[in-house]
Amino acid sequence: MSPEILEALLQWAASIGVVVPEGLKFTYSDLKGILCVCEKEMDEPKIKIPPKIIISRSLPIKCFKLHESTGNINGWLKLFLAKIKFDEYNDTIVDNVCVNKKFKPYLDALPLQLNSPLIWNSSELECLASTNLGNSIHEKFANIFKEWFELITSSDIFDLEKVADDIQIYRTLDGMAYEALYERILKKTELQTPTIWYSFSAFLWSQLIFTSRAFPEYVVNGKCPENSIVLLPIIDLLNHDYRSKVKWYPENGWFCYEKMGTVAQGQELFNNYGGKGNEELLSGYGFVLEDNIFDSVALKIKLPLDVISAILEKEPLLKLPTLSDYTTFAFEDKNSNPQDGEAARDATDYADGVTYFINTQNEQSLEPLLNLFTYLSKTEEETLHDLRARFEGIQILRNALESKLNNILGATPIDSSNINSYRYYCADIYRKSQKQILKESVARLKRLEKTMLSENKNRLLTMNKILKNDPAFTETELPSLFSSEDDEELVFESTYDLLVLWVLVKARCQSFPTKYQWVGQQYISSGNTAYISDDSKAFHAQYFGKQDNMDLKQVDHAIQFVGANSFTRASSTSGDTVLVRK
Ligand SMILES: C[S@@+](CC[C@H](N)C(=O)[O-])C[C@H]1O[C@@H](n2cnc3c(N)ncnc32)[C@H](O)[C@@H]1O
Repeated sequence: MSPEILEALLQWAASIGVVVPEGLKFTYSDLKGILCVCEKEMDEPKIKIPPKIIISRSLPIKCFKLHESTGNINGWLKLFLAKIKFDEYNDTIVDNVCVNKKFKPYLDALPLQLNSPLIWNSSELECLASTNLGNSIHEKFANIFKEWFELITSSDIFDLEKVADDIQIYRTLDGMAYEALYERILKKTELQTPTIWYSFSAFLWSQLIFTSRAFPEYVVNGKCPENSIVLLPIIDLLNHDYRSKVKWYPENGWFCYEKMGTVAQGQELFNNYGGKGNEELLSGYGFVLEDNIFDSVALKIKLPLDVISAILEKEPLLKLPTLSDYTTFAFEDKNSNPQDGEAARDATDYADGVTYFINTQNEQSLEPLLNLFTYLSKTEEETLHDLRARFEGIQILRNALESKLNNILGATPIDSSNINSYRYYCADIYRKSQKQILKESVARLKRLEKTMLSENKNRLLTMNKILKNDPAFTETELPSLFSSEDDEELVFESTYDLLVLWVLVKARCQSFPTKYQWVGQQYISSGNTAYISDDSKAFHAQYFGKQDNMDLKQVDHAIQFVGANSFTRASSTSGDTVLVRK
């Protein structure tokens, strides 16, 4: 960005009446683009911009002769911005004003490089391999493409012949190699050289401009449609700091930004884009923050619709979140998403999965996930408060977090040629912080499990305890089970198998040690189904295949009992199975 472009922007703004207090200086840095610095200590600095400088939906409505009720006016606003930026040979006239000329200093000062991964090349995208963001880019991209296609095919002002190539790409997107997509679309967005202003490359550029710098219109117009967005020249030059306390408010149609408190001399004057994690910042704005306290990892859990319906109907305490429960861009179209709004939620709102965000700053952020995994682990007789289900929920959640972590750790090595160093840095910070959050969450689960193990030790029975406290089992009862075996050495596959054999023997010999009478009682009162599972058949074949002194039904009962009354620890290498007293 040349200093002349910035100077021209500021002079234009002053000529239109934008109020910037003396002492604020706009300058340029390679890393952050344009930024604003206080040249002296300033109390509550305030910037005011007049309505005539605001780029809002009234412009596309007049320019494209739309009706107020036309759908997706935000989409038309994006097309309008693309027109005034790229339709070089045709003036855009609104209310007898040539708006492309009017806004030229603003359009010229928009960033020359946008860093959202939506336009990264394939080597750059590899830096995000196996991360949530890397995995979601295609879907995000496809949604923007769909929005463009629906807009340009909804009106006869567009000559579809001129965007035939884009339409063909849209129709074959799923089978297309990324390199080809990059050459035919993304590169033109990256270099800001679309073939025509309503091409998809131009629309994508406009989308990225709005995603990274739009404001909600309702601040200046309480009666606007929900989610309506605007561009605010000059105010949109302020960078983001989540610690910055700011106010946005209207004054006779003007939009006012005010920083609360004092800004010291030499300090940057920031806006606050909201409590956003690095995934949202990188994907929407093309930057990340180191030590971002709002950073989070999203976990999407896919569940069958009947399970979701059962949760919604019978487990009101298990609140299933929707994306709208978390922060979003200023302009995501909430109307288009039926899952928003408490009352409207039903199972189909979660057809794509239930998304949870975990954050290391918020001690409670694992709790809703743990409740869900407890629910999924519980038997029909158990409730969310049952100790066994809770323990098993911890194991399954921990496995899920560890497998996500391993995916990120094991991602392919990166060849750094052909990768923009700033994008590499952003991807690196994003990945590191995703790993950190996952590691800390696993550590938190381990601590929780340890506390629960120690607080409930009298209700838990492991094979180790049995071997210590029930010598009869190993000395006489277990060998007697296999008396007809040859001298062949028996191998027990797991502590789970040993526990099944222990329950079988003890029930048969009615010899549960006094300390573990509770197991006997739980066993007697546990029912077993008429249907014999394949697991039970396999178990029977493995241990009793060569003899005929063990009834398959008894084996099945013991297996069902251990399954419903134990959990297997994810932590121990041997996969230690633990029986739980109700
Ligand atoms: C609303 S604009 C702010 C003005 C922008 N610097 C410019 O040159 O126009 C948002 C963009 O500024 C940059 N930005 C904002 N806050 C930042 C930060 N804290 N660190 C790095 N870049 C930031 C990102 O490129 C982002 O997409």
